[in-house]
Amino acid sequence: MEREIYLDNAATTKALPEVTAAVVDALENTYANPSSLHRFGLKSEKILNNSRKIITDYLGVKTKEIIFTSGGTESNNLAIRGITNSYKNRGKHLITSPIEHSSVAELFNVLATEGWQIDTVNVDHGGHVDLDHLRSLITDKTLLVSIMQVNNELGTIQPIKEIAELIESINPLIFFHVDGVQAFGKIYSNLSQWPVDLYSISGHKIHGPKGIGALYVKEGTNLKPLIYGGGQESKLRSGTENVPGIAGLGEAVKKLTRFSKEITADRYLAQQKEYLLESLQQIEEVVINSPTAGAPHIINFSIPGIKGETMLHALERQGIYISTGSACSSKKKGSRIINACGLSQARSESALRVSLNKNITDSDLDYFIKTLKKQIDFLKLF
Ligand SMILES: Cc1ncc(COP(=O)(O)O)c(C=O)c1O
Repeated sequence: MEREIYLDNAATTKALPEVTAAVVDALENTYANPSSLHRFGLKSEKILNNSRKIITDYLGVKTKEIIFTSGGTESNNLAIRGITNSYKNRGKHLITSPIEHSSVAELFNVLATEGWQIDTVNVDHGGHVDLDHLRSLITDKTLLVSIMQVNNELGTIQPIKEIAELIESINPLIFFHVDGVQAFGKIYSNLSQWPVDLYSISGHKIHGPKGIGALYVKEGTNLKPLIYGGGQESKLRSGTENVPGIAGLGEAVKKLTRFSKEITADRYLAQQKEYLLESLQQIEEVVINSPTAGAPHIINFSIPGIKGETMLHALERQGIYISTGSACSSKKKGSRIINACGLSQARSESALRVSLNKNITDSDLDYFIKTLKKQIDFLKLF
């Protein structure tokens, strides 16, 4: 194989060497239970405290507001179930978007069967939520709104600050959960200034370990846990903490770019994306699905007439790894997300997602484009 290029970083990323070193070090040297009262246990506890501090500094929140979980899926479940279990007497109405990750969408499907009334806010062709529609959906029975910050298939960025302020202006008692898994470390977020109550992150999307994540729970929010036991993580997530994972997560967060209002997205990724987009737009058969001002690491496009999966495997044979959509839904027909945005079935079935990381060079992208063109010409013949 001429070369191998991994362009599936929204599915998962390779751990940084510093992350691997931190994980191995914790496994080998800091293996005591962080709840143990001896000196060795305290050393493990220190790892938890350090990583928690790194994350809270990055997000601008308090240390007690970060709960370690097994990843984005658990964080989303803990946030939504935690609120619905705890506050069900306040009202049984929930609002979400039709393009949420399956860890949110499937949970809402279950909640619907349990008697919760669920409304879905309209989105445009690029997946942006309609704020007027959202306003019209909120009632005095609304308990929680859950909307992701960056969509994992299209890269659509939702205006989280505006949404949070809109919800707060109507009823400050409504909880607002944000799945920040694809946004964290890629675009500007300010949890200390935005009225967001719950925010999910995941380690393996930011060159950290798999199976580790966190949930920001704003002080005063009374969640019911999903898991009962030893009462770790402020009684919200029982079970001996994943110390190596937490060490690695802290290391990964340390390496993230810091954003200010002026720097709204990772500049290197944004440049690479721009370069890729310009090249893709020169291929006649390609239709871009991602909205113009999307996240800097995700580009979604279609080649109507060529099934996404067919192209994925054709590229794979040339050493290029991309995705047809989200890794979790890649076995299903077409893309649920692209369908929800009202794009055609032909576009949905041929959708491909390229997702970048900071090691990808112009030369990698040139190779990708050259190979893609060749495969289009070849597959068009069938
Ligand atoms: C937007 C979004 N939310 C949640 C998740 C789930 O995260 P994890 O794989 O850590 O459970 C993912 C991962 O694909 C994601 O992209």
